[in-house]
Amino acid sequence: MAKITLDEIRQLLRVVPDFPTKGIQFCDIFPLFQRPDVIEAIIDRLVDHVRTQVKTPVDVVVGLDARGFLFGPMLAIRLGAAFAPVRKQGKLPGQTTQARYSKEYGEDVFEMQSDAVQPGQCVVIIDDLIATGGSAKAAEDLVKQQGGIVATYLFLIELPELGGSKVLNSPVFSLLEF
Ligand SMILES: O=P(O)(O)OC[C@H]1O[C@H](OP(=O)(O)OP(=O)(O)O)[C@H](O)[C@@H]1O
Ligand SMILES: Nc1ncnc2[nH]cnc12
Ligand SMILES: [Mg+2]
Repeated sequence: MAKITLDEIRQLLRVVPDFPTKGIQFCDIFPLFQRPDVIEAIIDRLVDHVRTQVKTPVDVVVGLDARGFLFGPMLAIRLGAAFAPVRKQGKLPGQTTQARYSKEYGEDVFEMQSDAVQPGQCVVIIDDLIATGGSAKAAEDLVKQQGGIVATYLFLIELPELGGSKVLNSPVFSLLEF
């Protein structure tokens, strides 16, 4: 069967004006999930990228609450890695570390369980989309607080006008620019 192209993936995305606040052009990824073949193609491409570009075995895939959870565990299974969630404040039990951040349309606090990443572990951070990079940078701060090493960031979509990848301190791979 022919490989699903990036243009086919892009055409399935839905732009919703003025959501969640006026002036934001919201990129809705959920139409992709009506197509299991497309989701499989996305995961295949992300796995290929990690296998070819990350030279050490990945210990932990860190996914960002909530849309990063849609891709993180699937990627972790394929890489034979653990999955660890970064969650919005107040959702994780036990001891956690915190990082406050701003994103394209608001502010929030992220938390990670203190034993989720061990010192020296190789970590891949994944989310659906990077806009300003505020969310991803906060996740990086949490991984580093625990002594983890961020090998790469993975995003399905990058909004390049917002310059998010420039605030991050490890290589960024985005499947699509939008
Ligand atoms: O690069 P930034 O400006 O930080 O924005 C990107 C983040 O914003 C969205 O999450 P959001 O917290 O809005 O919602 P979610 O819980 O649906 O993932 C998106 O899923 C990214 O996580
Ligand atoms: N424009 C946008 N569309 C979807 N998710 C986002 N997260 C931050 N900015 C976004
Ligand atoms: Mg999110």
